[in-house]
Amino acid sequence: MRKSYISWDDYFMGVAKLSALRSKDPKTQVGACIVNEDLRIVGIGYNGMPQGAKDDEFPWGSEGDYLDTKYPYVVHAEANAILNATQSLKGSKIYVTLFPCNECTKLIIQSGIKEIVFESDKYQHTKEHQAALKMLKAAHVTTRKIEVGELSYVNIS
Ligand SMILES: Nc1nc(=O)n([C@H]2C[C@H](O)[C@@H](COP(=O)(O)O)O2)cc1CO
Ligand SMILES: [Zn+2]
Repeated sequence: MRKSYISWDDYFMGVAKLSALRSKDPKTQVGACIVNEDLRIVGIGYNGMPQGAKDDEFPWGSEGDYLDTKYPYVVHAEANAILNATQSLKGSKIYVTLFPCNECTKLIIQSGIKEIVFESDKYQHTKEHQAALKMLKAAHVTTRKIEVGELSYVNIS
């Protein structure tokens, strides 16, 4: 038997990372992969503009007037993964390349997801992160940090 096969964690985070490569955000690409209690993938997403938002009409920048930045428009990876779900998410886990913000945390809790597996928490110093942690604790949603590293088998340019 082959011994070097990848673990479930590496597999699902790998799928999340592969999805992140679809993002057009020049600064932060995020991917998410939701897995049910039978270890089946039931939702995938990455951060992108809402349907119908043409690239030349919506900005990807993060500076200047709020309405001229991506922030009011972009759909977060976790939200897209939840909205793309093929079944109830009760008792599922979400693998996400970046720790969820407070808004996605609400969606995660309300959809019945019980565990968040993440790789980066580069925004852990923010108030949004604090709010997310407070809600997750109240809802008994657990969090776990893993490190998967680069997707060496994908040609990333
Ligand atoms: N968990 C997350 N999922 C996401 O999909 N995002 C998206 C929203 C933006 O497109 C980008 C963050 O942009 P910036 O703040 O690094 O310029 O990542 C952000 C976070 C952070 O909480
Ligand atoms: Zn979010």
